[in-house]
Amino acid sequence: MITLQKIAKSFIGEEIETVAIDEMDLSINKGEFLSILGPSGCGKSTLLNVLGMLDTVNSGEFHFLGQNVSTLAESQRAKLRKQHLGFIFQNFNLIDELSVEQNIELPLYYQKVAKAERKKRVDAVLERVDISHRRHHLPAKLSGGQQQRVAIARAIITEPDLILADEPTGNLDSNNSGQVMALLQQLNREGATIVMVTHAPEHIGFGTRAIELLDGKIVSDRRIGEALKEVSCG
Ligand SMILES: Nc1ncnc2c1ncn2[C@@H]1O[C@H](COP(=O)(O)OP(=O)(O)OP(=O)(O)O)[C@@H](O)[C@H]1O
Repeated sequence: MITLQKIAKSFIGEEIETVAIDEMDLSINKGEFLSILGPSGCGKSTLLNVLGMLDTVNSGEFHFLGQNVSTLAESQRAKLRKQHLGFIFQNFNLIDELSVEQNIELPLYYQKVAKAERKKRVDAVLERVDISHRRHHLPAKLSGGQQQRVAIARAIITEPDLILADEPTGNLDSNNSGQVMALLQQLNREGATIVMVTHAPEHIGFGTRAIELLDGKIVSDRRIGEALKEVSCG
């Protein structure tokens, strides 16, 4: 589904250049649930932003579903993003003034899906994340775990090919974290491809593969259940 070839991304400040991703190679297959770990500043968010087509690279190639994203204009990337990607954020990013069901329905509005179809899909996805009983509430009336389940419903309602999650449990207590991780694992078992940045090593067991970054490079890559495989950084 995704191939990164010698991807490099740096940020130029007033005096110094910070290398956030250093000539990285990475392939992600359909059906994987990949966790990205590593210390603060190692490039996790930058990598997720590149995969989410929110940021461009300085060099290297990025292929997504057979298309060379590196050569696309912003408008073409936005179209791919809207059609194929779902995003889940640490702070949920729900719209405070909209109810649970209106938040979830929003991406379908943007895709100009007809009203009856929107209702059908919202009903199904509310059921799926077990939040139907809160459908008319505003986000502020929900617990953090419930808000993240709404955000997951919003991410999956367009049936994206890839779900990108940036520390989805970062603002949750351990009980709510467990519920959110179990939901992501279930979605993956039903076929969703997920890439998740996490600071919680205990959560990689919900996924199928984990990579660890250091200074913009992949230093380990393992299938979950397999022994740790160190990657030579040459
Ligand atoms: N917009 C930016 N301008 C300048 N430097 C940046 C920018 N974004 C990231 N960086 C730098 O790039 C490097 C990688 O940052 P990134 O946010 O990807 O790390 P991270 O692993 O996600 O960190 P954290 O776990 O703290 O969120 C860091 O040194 C960071 O300071």
